[in-house]
Amino acid sequence: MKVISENRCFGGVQGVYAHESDATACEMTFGLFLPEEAREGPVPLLWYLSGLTCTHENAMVKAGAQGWAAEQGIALVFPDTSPRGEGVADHDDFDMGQGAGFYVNATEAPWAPHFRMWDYVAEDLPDLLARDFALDMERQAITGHSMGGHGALTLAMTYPERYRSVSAFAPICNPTRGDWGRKQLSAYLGEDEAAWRAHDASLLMAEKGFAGPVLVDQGGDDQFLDLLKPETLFEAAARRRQEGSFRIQKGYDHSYFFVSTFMEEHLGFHAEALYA
Ligand SMILES: N[C@@H](CCC(=O)N[C@@H](CS)C(=O)NCC(=O)O)C(=O)O
Repeated sequence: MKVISENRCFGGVQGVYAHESDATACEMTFGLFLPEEAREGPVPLLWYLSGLTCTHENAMVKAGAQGWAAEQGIALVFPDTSPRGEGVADHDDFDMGQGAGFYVNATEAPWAPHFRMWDYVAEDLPDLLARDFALDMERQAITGHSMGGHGALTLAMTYPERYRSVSAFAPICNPTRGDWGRKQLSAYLGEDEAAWRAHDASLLMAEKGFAGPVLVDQGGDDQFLDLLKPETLFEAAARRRQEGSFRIQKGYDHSYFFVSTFMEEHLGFHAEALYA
């Protein structure tokens, strides 16, 4: 693992690190905020999965999460959103290829060799974090924005024993039925739609829900509302009486101004579950 940078931040350290990933077969970069409590021993960990076009950096510099995480004594990890590099497949569209991994393991050419972001977030990066940092991997929670909200919700419902709580900002809720989803799932996973189901938060919510609390915030003036389809997730959650809060925030758009506005509440929500 390479240290790219380490900066003191709210009494802790905001680091950026790079490592060779077995899952994606290329070098991956991630951000990790460690609160000052991590100097004394392992601290709980909140994953933040980012959206389309993002690297590890967008949320790290724009979400305003570190101050609230420091207050709660919680670490934050900001993974990249796809494999990258010259030997890695890409696409001209901003919502395909590099910067748009969709948190799946691609099975189709030309994506299959590197686009394994599900394994990267579920296996590879957790192994490295547990080995090299003072993190209590028995106390993890997960959140994300847009494509990252989709990743957070699908990972949490697949591994309910791992994550104590899940939240999302403007998640892609029903990718098997929307243009942010069908395009990418068919390219990465192929035309057999049965393979897509494990990556649809609304279908997973209807089938199994989540064992812990869920918090979802969605901007009412989000320019991508028709692609995100929050109503599908909210309906599925209501139907199964899922524990949680599913909120439309009037006037907010899709940007990090929206994400940063509600970050304090999301950190407080996760802290409650992580310290229960
Ligand atoms: N570039 C796209 C939008 C992509 C976009 O809004 N990405 C969101 C996540 S889906 C994001 O976080 N962008 C990076 C940022 O705001 O820093 C467009 O203009 O239509």
